[in-house]
Amino acid sequence: MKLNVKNETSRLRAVVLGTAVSNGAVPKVEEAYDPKSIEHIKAGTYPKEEDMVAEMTAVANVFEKYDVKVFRPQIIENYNQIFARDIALVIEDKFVKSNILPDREKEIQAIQYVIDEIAPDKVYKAPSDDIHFEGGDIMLHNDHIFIGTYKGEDYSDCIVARTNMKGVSYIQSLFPNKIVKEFDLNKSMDDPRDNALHLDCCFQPVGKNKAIIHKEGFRNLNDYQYLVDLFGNENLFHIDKNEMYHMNSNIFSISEDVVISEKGFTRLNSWLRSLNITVEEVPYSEIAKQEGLLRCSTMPLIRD
Ligand SMILES: NC(=[NH2+])NCCC[C@H](N)C(=O)O
Repeated sequence: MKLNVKNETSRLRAVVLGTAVSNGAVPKVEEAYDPKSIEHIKAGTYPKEEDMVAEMTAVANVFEKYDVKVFRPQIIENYNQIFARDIALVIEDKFVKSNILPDREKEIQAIQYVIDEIAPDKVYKAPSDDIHFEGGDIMLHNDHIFIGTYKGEDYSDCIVARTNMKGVSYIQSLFPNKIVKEFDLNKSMDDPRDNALHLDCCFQPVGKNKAIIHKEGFRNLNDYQYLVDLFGNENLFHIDKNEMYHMNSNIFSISEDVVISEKGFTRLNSWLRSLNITVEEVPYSEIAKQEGLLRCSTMPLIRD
């Protein structure tokens, strides 16, 4: 298989879509690794496997409609394998395995059968354990690579900070010709409305030259300003705390003019339609309870 991904929006041909099958029992609070899951564990509203499986099937059906080749992870019993985005990423023709949160380390084994189809000299893994990065923090924008990170001194105690500056440097070392721009993100283990878990939870390019953004997701206003200057303010769709909480920036593009989005994202979906983008609506509010949405559960392998 010849990989090719250079941005978030070119026509999709092949993708890994996570799975909610055998997701395991409702975790204990101390087993969860994001504040939104914790909120739902405490409230007794943690999502049921059958509901999440149905939501992911709706996404698979959209891919089928657009003739996209879909790979699903093999099932690891009682293990969360929904968020395929984070376990590895494709940049151009390279497949880079993430150095992910230890709780999620086993997920990659389930797509070994996909990795086996890639030329071994195109598969990369960071040389040391203190280099951290997850796919949700890394976004491609042609000559740019955008990377979400956290520069706070409490990084090592913060399980919602998944990409460090060593991770940023590692990605730059693999792609010396790209402009790598890092973004310091706001993190909160207590309140999901203040937690930009990954870059794709507060920002994502869409369409030809547009992007969705949550200003308060950025710790450093210069980082936010960088995106305003690059895209132009008139091309940005600003979402508020609540919309971030519901994960409006985490839709997924099949092409510049076709997007998969959550059916409840009324304001966002009408903006997309006003740009002549076809919006394929799916129900995804159960998956969203685990602080991830459509971009988080997909890992593109081939785009045009
Ligand atoms: N790319 C993403 N934003 N992924 C979301 C992953 C959510 C998952 N609960 C975690 O904490 O790891």
